[in-house]
Amino acid sequence: MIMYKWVTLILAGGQSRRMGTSKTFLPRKDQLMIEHLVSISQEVSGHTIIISHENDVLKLNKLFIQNQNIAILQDEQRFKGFGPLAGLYTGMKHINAEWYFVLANDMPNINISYLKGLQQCTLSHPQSDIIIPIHNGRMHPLAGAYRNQEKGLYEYLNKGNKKMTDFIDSVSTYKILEQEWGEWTNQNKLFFNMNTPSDLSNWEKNIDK
Ligand SMILES: Nc1nc2c(ncn2[C@@H]2O[C@H](COP(=O)(O)OP(=O)(O)OP(=O)(O)O)[C@@H](O)[C@H]2O)c(=O)[nH]1
Repeated sequence: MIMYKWVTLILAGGQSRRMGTSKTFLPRKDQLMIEHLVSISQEVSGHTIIISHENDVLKLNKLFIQNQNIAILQDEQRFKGFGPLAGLYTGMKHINAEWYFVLANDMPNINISYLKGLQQCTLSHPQSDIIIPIHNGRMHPLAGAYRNQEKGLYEYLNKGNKKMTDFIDSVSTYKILEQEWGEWTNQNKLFFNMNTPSDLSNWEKNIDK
């Protein structure tokens, strides 16, 4: 089995209830959100896995048909409805890697400078299981790096647990403070995420096109 050093898991398996339309295909400058995330992920990782929703699989397959380094999956049946951790588990089960960058499909400001910084962090913190950023005192677990922990995640989910924060608290987590990630990128709204149509239009009004 190929063992990658880094793989990216793009979480796109949510219901997008508040947005009312799939966040995966929202416009982002001259691309779609998913195209942006895939293109930055491919600069730091050997493979990208999109953990998608059943309604989007066909469209994603068409969009990335030419790209051998992308897999499009759905959450493992057993853990459907378990939220983001089900996506992590599915990706870890599918491809063996040392580290997984995890990206939500609704953070339009995540950029390559940030991902490169996160990648360096995996090299400088080899003893950590999870590396996640903090902004204004809040953790952003869907913009972090996770060491392969397929077995631990299986056990956690199989007991009926779904909560991401409890899982994070149960392992060795390195928190990247603002001073640190602020040196990698000057994007201060890095972890902004779009949940509603008004988030999208506010973001579009404020981006530097
Ligand atoms: N693979 C997978 N990803 C999920 C799941 N639930 C949420 N996500 C992803 O986690 C991120 C944050 O999701 P939320 O904004 O909390 O939820 P959402 O389902 O996208 O949107 P709402 O239905 O409005 O809550 C997004 O990237 C989602 O696609 C899930 O069950 N499986």
